[in-house]
Amino acid sequence: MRATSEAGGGTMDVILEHDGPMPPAPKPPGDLVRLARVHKYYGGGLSGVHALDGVELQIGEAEMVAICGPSGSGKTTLLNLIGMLDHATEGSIVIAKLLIARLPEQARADLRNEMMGFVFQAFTLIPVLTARENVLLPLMLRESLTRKALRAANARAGDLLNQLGLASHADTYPPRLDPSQSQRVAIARALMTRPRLVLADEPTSRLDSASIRLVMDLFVQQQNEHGTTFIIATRDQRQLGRSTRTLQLQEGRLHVALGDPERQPFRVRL
Ligand SMILES: Nc1ncnc2c1ncn2[C@@H]1O[C@H](COP(=O)(O)OP(=O)(O)OP(=O)(O)O)[C@@H](O)[C@H]1O
Repeated sequence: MRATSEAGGGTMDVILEHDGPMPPAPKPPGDLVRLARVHKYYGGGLSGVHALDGVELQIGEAEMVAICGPSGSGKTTLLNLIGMLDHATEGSIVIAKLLIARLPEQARADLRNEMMGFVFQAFTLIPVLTARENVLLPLMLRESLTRKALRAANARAGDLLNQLGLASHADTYPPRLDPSQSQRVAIARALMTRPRLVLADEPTSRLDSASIRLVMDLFVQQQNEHGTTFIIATRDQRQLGRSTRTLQLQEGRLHVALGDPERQPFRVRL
């Protein structure tokens, strides 16, 4: 292949090494979520906690990223910052090309409602609503539904509950659900609006292996069918096989995990 260079003022031909078809262009780095030099301190002075220490992270559409790390390593803090539930002390966070520190509170809330689904460690189900009503809630809060849309939403809520093995609990109130059932309702609720980004904090902590498989099958299905991006904080090895990337947090520092995280993998600082 011949190319022309104008370096040094003159023009010269440069022979490039590859004469055949060009290799595919490298994929652009993911840009749904970008964190640059993010620090989070809680409290101040000598007793303050440095919960995140210079985190650099880029995540694209339809990725499933597992964030592993021991208790206290900063996983929840990281999810809270990406979910705009808390502010970084230093550094920049860009979500869907928007620098979130510059957004007014209402715009942050709108962005959160429009594009994010959350699975919190405490399931935060509303006790006076049935399982199905809890699942429907994010959609009902977002928009007023026509009768036809409500029927479709009801059907989707039912499908999600079915897929998570909860068909017979759709009309059960949360106080009568066990922790595994409650956690699965919280997962169905997070997926109800088909969010672009799901932030899941220990989403399978109360599940047995069979239920974990149902949850991960559903996550992968949403990823494939709707391009959903998942960021999952977990200490559970059984989820890692399905993730497209596994990152390790240790004392607030994020690393690429290149092996079994439980056995202290060889790590590369991002
Ligand atoms: N609101 C807060 N005020 C003060 N310190 C906090 C606060 N939230 C978290 N921390 C501290 O920040 C550090 C990171 O906590 P974080 O909850 O993000 O870790 P984690 O990896 O999610 O832990 P776990 O797996 O136990 O949930 C810990 O030292 C924790 O005690």
